[in-house]
Amino acid sequence: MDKTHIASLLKSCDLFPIPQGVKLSYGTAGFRGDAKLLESTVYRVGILSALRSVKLGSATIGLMITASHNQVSDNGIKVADPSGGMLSQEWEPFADQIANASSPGELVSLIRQFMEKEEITIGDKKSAEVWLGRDTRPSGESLLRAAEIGVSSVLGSVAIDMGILTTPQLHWMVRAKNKGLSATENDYFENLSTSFRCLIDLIPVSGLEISKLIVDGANGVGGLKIGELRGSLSNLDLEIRNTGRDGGVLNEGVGADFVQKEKVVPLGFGSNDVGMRCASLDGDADRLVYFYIPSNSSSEKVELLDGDKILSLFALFIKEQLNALDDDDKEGKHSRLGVVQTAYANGASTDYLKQLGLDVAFAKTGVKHLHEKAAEYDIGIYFEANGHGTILFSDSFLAFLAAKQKDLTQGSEEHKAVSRLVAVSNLINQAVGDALSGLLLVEVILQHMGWSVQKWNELYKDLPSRQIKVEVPDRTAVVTTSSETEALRPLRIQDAINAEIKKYSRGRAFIRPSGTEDVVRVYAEASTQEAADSLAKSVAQLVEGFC
Ligand SMILES: CC(=O)N[C@H]1[C@@H](OP(=O)(O)O)O[C@H](CO)[C@@H](O)[C@@H]1O
Ligand SMILES: [Mg+2]
Repeated sequence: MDKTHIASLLKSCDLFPIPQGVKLSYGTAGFRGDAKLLESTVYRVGILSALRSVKLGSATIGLMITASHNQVSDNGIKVADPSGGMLSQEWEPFADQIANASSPGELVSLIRQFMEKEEITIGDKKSAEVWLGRDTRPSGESLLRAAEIGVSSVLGSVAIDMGILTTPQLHWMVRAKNKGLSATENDYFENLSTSFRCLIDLIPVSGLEISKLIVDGANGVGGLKIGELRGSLSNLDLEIRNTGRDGGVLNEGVGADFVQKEKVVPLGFGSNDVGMRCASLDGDADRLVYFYIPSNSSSEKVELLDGDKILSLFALFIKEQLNALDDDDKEGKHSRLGVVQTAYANGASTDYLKQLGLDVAFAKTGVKHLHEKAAEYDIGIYFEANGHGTILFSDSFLAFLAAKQKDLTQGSEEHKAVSRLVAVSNLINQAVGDALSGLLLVEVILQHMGWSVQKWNELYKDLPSRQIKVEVPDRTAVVTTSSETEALRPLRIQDAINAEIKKYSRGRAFIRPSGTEDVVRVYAEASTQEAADSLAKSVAQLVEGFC
């Protein structure tokens, strides 16, 4: 960096003083916090994303301004790499360092050191491009301006404002752009509606009556976008509630996180909806859960179909198509199918998937870990219990399918199965979990199977479970094994947890420090709800005692 460049960087940095006494960390899903405290962070991540683009030969990088399911006064920022996936974990420490640099001088010196280490050189010509998106939060617009200034303060870097988007839309667009494809929001919608139509046309029985789906848009961007998409979809009867236009507050008593955690009816839904198929999106529309209000319920409780159940439905459908391939291909030479869950997956779902004969792998919490693991298969399906997930197809498997589609006789069962797999690979977001594409795939599979939401729910019965958050003086005191299911520290706490688990039939419990909140999370499962609650409570007491 020459002197003029350093001077201009110092000047723009002065516009965004760092708040005092706040320690920021890139965490499980980028920086998050009170929107009022985030301008300097967002500005600095703007710089980082421009440097990332230069480093990767001017590839387009994405910057998404969102705090997902957090309260409306929060905001956050995540970086999308050229593949459309999350920022490479190798760059996270640099993100932490610059976000916390206490003065402009320290910031410039950290940037210089990092550029030297990474051999990044910047010149006059255009060398970086960053696409910026934001959700519907009121703080989004001014934070986006801060990010733009950050990007533009790196010589030769261009920031492009893509407007209000869902997180998965931006990831999809970044991926498409770097693959040299047309990458507008319209292309995204067209891709969804075309592949959805293709799957509808391949449904074995025609003339099915389509029942209505009611979508809870969390008063966020998801409801807005699904509204825009609706016009181009046929065979789908959609009603959208909690669009944010009727005075409702983002994520307040609504949305996927609320429904999954509380297992109660979201605002805007009630006794008139008993038995109806309902779906909830989260604040940036990268999570999806389904639910229905049971007819015998006198309380607010819903029957929840979470990420595990969506994963099971997807796995069943994909397996059915693979079984229709000829014997050589079925054996898995070209089609290694695997599913990836985390320790939070309900034990009953894991048992069910194993009974289907599937290879079930486990990854650490956070989609960046699940995505990496799923990419090891030809078809890798991953889901967190909270509803974030997708299906990844390897390039070699897609090439194999394309060749098959050409060779096989049109209209044969095998040709149809291959065409369904190709359509799924186009429909389901290959960059990141996407509530919109996930919802369309769930809907078409239910129509394909001829199933109601109740029938789908019967695939297996969830084991009763309970999650508790425990506030402790220092959550880093809890260290777990890489699978996150055993605590290595505090010493001897795992023996005490094991002794508790032994007291319960089908008992399972683990603790881990949260990567997004200042708490230790406790998860417990057992054969009855009372037992799961009691096991979670005793483990939480152990955490309090040991920490
Ligand atoms: C138990 C749980 O749901 N944890 C969530 C939560 O992470 P924690 O590290 O547990 O705070 O937020 C992550 C980002 O949204 C999400 O990926 C993850 O699944
Ligand atoms: Mg989200």
